[in-house]
Amino acid sequence: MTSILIVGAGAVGALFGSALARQGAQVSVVCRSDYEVVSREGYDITSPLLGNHRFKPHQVFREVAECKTPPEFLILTVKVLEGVDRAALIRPAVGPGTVIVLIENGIDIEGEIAAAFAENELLSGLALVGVGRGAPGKVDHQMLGQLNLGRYPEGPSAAADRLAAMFNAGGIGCKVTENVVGARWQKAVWNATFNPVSITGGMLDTAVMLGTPESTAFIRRAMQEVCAIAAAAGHPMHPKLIEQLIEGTRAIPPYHTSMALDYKYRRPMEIEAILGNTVRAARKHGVSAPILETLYALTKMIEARLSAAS
Ligand SMILES: NC(=O)C1=CN([C@@H]2O[C@H](COP(=O)(O)OP(=O)(O)OC[C@H]3O[C@@H](n4cnc5c(N)ncnc54)[C@H](OP(=O)(O)O)[C@@H]3O)[C@@H](O)[C@H]2O)C=CC1
Ligand SMILES: CC(C)(CO)C(=O)C(=O)O
Repeated sequence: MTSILIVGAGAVGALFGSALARQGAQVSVVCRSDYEVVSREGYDITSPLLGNHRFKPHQVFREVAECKTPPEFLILTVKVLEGVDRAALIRPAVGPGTVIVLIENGIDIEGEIAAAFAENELLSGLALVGVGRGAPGKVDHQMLGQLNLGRYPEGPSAAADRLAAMFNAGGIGCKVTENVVGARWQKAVWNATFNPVSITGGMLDTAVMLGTPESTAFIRRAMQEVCAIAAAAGHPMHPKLIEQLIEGTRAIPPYHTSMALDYKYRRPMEIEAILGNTVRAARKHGVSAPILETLYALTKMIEARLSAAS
């Protein structure tokens, strides 16, 4: 039986972990604030894709160091935040044969893990899903539910194929890519645009952000900047990508980005991972990105105001 440890089993970790457990993997979790409830009752998951069900992990740990047997796959699903040393967090459970899997948003978030665990295979994953947490142990999956997975920095991977097969069998559509950095840039075209706009406007959903010709033109121009940065970084985007993303977003019900939800609940936001790293890539490659620079400055102001108020 494949052993899997999910570190930071919040919304994404619990939902995807449950899919892996459904098809027979031995899935354990490290969870912090929800520990008491999850260790007693497991997760209560409502999901249009996997059905409403209870997920009881094989073992529930309060800390990574409590996991004494290194897993075959260690899946990291914490938010990528300043001041969180993700390599130090997972180190106690990483063995020589452990495949490390990141399912997290952001650009260039793999480097520190790759450097810290040079001997381990690293898979990078991109979740296309809308899922949140309610009361402790309660996971509310609203829509979508797919994953893109690939070896970092590139190339084929038998481990990625194996994990993807498990996800697919468990009900989460998972595609393997040999260019996961390009796939990450593709996702950033959406996230580096919609996520910051959703909070600079207060708490805007996707329908509002695409609600007028002016706002759609603004989103489009911001996306063009991300595409230009991606191209300069060696990952040109498909010419139709922006229109596909805009149309695809119009097709789903009005949606609050993960950053908007963090803003609403006064939780730390992934501004640096999603937007700061994109802006820094623009500066590095000499690409002009005035809209993204402006959004970055505005989101940092919002973040500073929230932290001063807390
Ligand atoms: N939710 C979504 O729909 C989507 C999310 N993503 C990305 O997936 C990633 C995970 O997001 P999501 O699941 O929503 O986030 P959540 O906040 O729901 O889950 C993160 C979990 O990590 C735990 N955690 C954080 N730091 C530590 C630590 N030092 N030690 C132990 N546990 C820790 C948190 O514990 P605690 O509760 O104690 O804080 C929480 O359980 C993010 O990068 C996000 O951008 C991508 C696409 C969609
Ligand atoms: C694209 C989306 C909405 C879901 O994967 C997301 O990544 C987010 O809300 O941050």
